[in-house]
Amino acid sequence: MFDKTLLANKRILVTGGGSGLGASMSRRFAELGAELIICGRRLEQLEQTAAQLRADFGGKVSVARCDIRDAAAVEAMMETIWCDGPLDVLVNNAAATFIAQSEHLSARAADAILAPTLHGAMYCTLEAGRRWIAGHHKGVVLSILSTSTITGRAFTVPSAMAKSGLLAMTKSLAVEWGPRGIRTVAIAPGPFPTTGATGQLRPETRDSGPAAQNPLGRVGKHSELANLASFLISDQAGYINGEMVVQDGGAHLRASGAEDLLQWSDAQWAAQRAARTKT
Ligand SMILES: CCCCC/C=C/C(=O)SCCNC(=O)CCNC(=O)[C@H](O)C(C)(C)COP(=O)(O)OP(=O)(O)OC[C@H]1O[C@@H](n2cnc3c(N)ncnc32)[C@H](O)[C@@H]1OP(=O)(O)O
Ligand SMILES: NC(=O)C1=CN([C@@H]2O[C@H](COP(=O)(O)OP(=O)(O)OC[C@H]3O[C@@H](n4cnc5c(N)ncnc54)[C@H](OP(=O)(O)O)[C@@H]3O)[C@@H](O)[C@H]2O)C=CC1
Repeated sequence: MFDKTLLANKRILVTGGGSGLGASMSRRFAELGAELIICGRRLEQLEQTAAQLRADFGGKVSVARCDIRDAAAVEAMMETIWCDGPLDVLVNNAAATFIAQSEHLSARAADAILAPTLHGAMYCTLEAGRRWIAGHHKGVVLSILSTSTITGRAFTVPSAMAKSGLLAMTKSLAVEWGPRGIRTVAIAPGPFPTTGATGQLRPETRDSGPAAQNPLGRVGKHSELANLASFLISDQAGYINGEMVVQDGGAHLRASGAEDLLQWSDAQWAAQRAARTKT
């Protein structure tokens, strides 16, 4: 689909690159010639993904253990990265969510989602952006958002708020940082099966699954998202700035995808609270 050198000479940080969609994007970027840094909290998971990428594609892949909720840790990670040269691309992919009735959310529960999803992505963007501007270096920020930025989404309100905040960041910085040579773009994925998303959003007691509700009758393929991401961060997309591309098979045009939860009984929600998944 692409020239195999599409991302040659690009140095890319993927947050949450050790698993899920972050790992799938990293894989495609490596295949297209990029140098990668993947970050997350689980060092073993990162090392495993990096080793596989090196074995398969032979390029340079580094890992950074970093909890992006911690602004000082993000600054330290960026300092370390910049010691070897500037990044060219930041992919804000790391995030967290879970389903819950909003009236049951404590402040700590809301912060557990907002801290990595909104604040963490903002810390990464600010740390990369200020270095690009100081060094007169061009850059691209790709943020992985959600169609909840368009529809809102019942029962995952902090996630919908965080993603909408990042969409505002994407649009705002397109204007503020565009003149400095920095593009900001986003993808709003529909359902793409990953251990993280399935574990947090689709407990076994829920419906037959998102594929049944999708106009195309299926969920997304990781390769589809990875290809779109590769294009958006490449020089081929050099005139796309401040845009969010929806990749959901048209699902958000029917509904936000959470309405089945309105039918849940108090007993089902109590069981969900009791059985919550933790990473
Ligand atoms: C079409 C589909 C669109 C989907 C759009 C978005 C999708 C995604 O984002 S998919 C990514 C999903 N992946 C993950 O969430 C992985 C990362 N997850 C985590 O890091 C954690 O599981 C966590 C952040 C979700 C929670 O972990 P942690 O911060 O360690 O939480 P604590 O145990 O310290 O609890 C803090 C606070 O939050 C309450 N809480 C935690 N989980 C739940 C839950 N499932 N339901 C309700 N409440 C929960 C917990 O009770 C604590 O509050 P207090 O009890 O008041 O102290
Ligand atoms: N899968 C889907 O259907 C959809 C996904 N999305 C978005 O796509 C992106 C990827 O989701 P997906 O792959 O499914 O989710 P996963 O749960 O599989 O991956 C989340 C990644 O984020 C990392 N992460 C979480 N918290 C932190 C933190 N505090 N600091 C650093 N890294 C962190 C995790 O690594 P670790 O645990 O090691 O820290 C993990 O690698 C997210 O932004 C999500 O909102 C949007 C719509 C739909």
